[in-house]
Amino acid sequence: SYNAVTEGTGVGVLGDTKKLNTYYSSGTYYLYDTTKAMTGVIETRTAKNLSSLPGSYSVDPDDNFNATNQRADVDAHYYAGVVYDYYKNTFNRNSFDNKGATITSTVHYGRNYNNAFWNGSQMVYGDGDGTTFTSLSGSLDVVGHEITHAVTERTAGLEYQGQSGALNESISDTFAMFMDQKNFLIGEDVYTPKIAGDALRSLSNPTQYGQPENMSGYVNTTSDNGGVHTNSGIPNKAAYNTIQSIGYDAAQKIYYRALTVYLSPKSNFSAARAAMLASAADLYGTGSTQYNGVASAWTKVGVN
Ligand SMILES: CCC(=O)Oc1c(C)cccc1C(=O)O
Ligand SMILES: [Ca+2]
Ligand SMILES: [Zn+2]
Repeated sequence: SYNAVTEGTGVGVLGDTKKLNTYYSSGTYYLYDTTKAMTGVIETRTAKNLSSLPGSYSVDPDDNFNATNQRADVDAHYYAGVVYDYYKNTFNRNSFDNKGATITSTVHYGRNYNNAFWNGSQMVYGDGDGTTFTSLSGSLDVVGHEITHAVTERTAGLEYQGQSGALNESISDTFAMFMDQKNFLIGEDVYTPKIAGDALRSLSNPTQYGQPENMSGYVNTTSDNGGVHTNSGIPNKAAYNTIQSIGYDAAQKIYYRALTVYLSPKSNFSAARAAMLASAADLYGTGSTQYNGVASAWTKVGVN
């Protein structure tokens, strides 16, 4: 037996076929990608519907991962590679820690689990219950959202409660938009598989899914760490306004610089506006079109 870097194929959650970076060892193919410029790898595992992590490697005998119960594994692996490439190609960031850390994803976590999360060390995806969600790794914006939680943790470290927590959530939604520029919706590919056209959240119209889109609508609550998935609508709308006024490329450069240079664990929405303006000034100059676009984007959501 020998080891080899191989290229397999797989069928994703939505039934789409895609190429996979796999690895052959002793008669078995693994969802184990050694092709990136990392010190680590991108590896995908399964919890087999139990809840012990990281679970066992996702494997296949012929490098064609086309079984129904492999679809979540296929997309977690494929989209993790897409997200790695986005951060490396756009900002020259080498994985979430910028030191080439291994990206581990575990799918089939729990039973009918309508959730996805970064647990501080790896990504974890439920299969959904088939009504609220289908397998949550089935959409790039979910995978991009989760890996961005890891990037935020290693950079600004925004505390996951109150305004800094809502900002943490918004950074993940916003970078998901930068990666997946087809619309301003989050989770639409995996949310309510029996209902077309809906989404978990909307950055263009947060109120459509029960989120405020202005500081006047900030929700003071103790649930959900102070409403982090509700109040994220306000910075999400500011991000949408920013992209609409200055375009995706300038916006993503400003957001990345804010995240890595200016934001800190207790930054609130007002500090976020200041961080974005400082970044725009650094990159394009105060009074530039980009600077003015950022200023109005945040003023419109009532954050000054
Ligand atoms: C877009 C991905 C997302 O929001 O995942 C979560 C879900 C589905 C439930 C609870 C928390 C999260 C999260 O990652 O914040
Ligand atoms: Ca749906
Ligand atoms: Zn999140």
